[in-house]
Amino acid sequence: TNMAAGSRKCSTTRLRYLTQKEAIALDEELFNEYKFSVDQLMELAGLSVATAVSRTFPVSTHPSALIICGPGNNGGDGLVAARHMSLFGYNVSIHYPKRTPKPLFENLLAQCVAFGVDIVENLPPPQQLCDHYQVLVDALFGFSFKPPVREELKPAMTAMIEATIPVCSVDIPSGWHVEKGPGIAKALRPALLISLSAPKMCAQSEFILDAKHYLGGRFLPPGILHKYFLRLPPYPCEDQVVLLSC
Ligand SMILES: NC(=O)C1=CN([C@@H]2O[C@H](COP(=O)(O)OP(=O)(O)OC[C@H]3O[C@@H](n4cnc5c(N)ncnc54)[C@H](O)[C@@H]3O)[C@@H](O)[C@H]2O)[C@@H](O)CC1
Ligand SMILES: [K+]
Repeated sequence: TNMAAGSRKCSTTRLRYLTQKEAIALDEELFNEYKFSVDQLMELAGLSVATAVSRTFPVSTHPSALIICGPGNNGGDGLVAARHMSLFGYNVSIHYPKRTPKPLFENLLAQCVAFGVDIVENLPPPQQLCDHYQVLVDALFGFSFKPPVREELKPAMTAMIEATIPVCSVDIPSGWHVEKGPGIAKALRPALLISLSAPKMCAQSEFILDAKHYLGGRFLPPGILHKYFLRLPPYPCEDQVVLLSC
């Protein structure tokens, strides 16, 4: 599978893929050693997501987007992306079934509302999502997820798996094992993956061989690139994303 994954890369850079433990350690270092705040990184991560989605599924052909947000920072990236996508001209809705009672998340949600983002409490049946939206953004789980999906978030997970419109996954395709990938046959199959800061091992899966794969979250200091032996392709000019595969 490594060969297959390697051969589909547009870029000639040989990527290194992070384990779950490395992704968590790298994240903690950004906060503890490099003194970033969560808000700072989440803003850049969410902007990258909105940028990659609009490059792949432009507002002209995909005017209405639904963003499914989970309880952790992956969901926070989704809330930030929702605001930027509304600035890009999309009609944005979010489904946020399990909210985190922390000021950061409450503020991001309040900003979404102020920007005209619609909050959807009850999802339509998966097959009817295409009547309302042209693109879905999966911000349910990121690199801290441990399968299997707990009961309370299964409806949101099922909606994305069964949807007939393209799904754009933030950092990790939700429900996947961060290292082993999809695991089950009926797993989420995103059309677009936006790896944040550096790709995780699951991004090598053959399940997303046909997907677009962007790298975003342009905030890693040189010390982190060096410490984790990351050979990331250069971001073009001032871009927030770089295409890894097509
Ligand atoms: N270092 C980076 O690159 C950055 C990462 N960020 C984002 O942060 C994400 C990681 O965020 P977190 O560590 O908060 O965690 P996640 O957002 O991955 O998810 C953790 C949440 O999901 C729940 N959960 C875990 N397993 C579950 C299961 N089996 N069933 C139901 N619920 C489950 C947990 O209780 C917790 O509330 C990344 O994937 C990325 O999207 C960005 O916000 C900023 C910087
Ligand atoms: K996700």
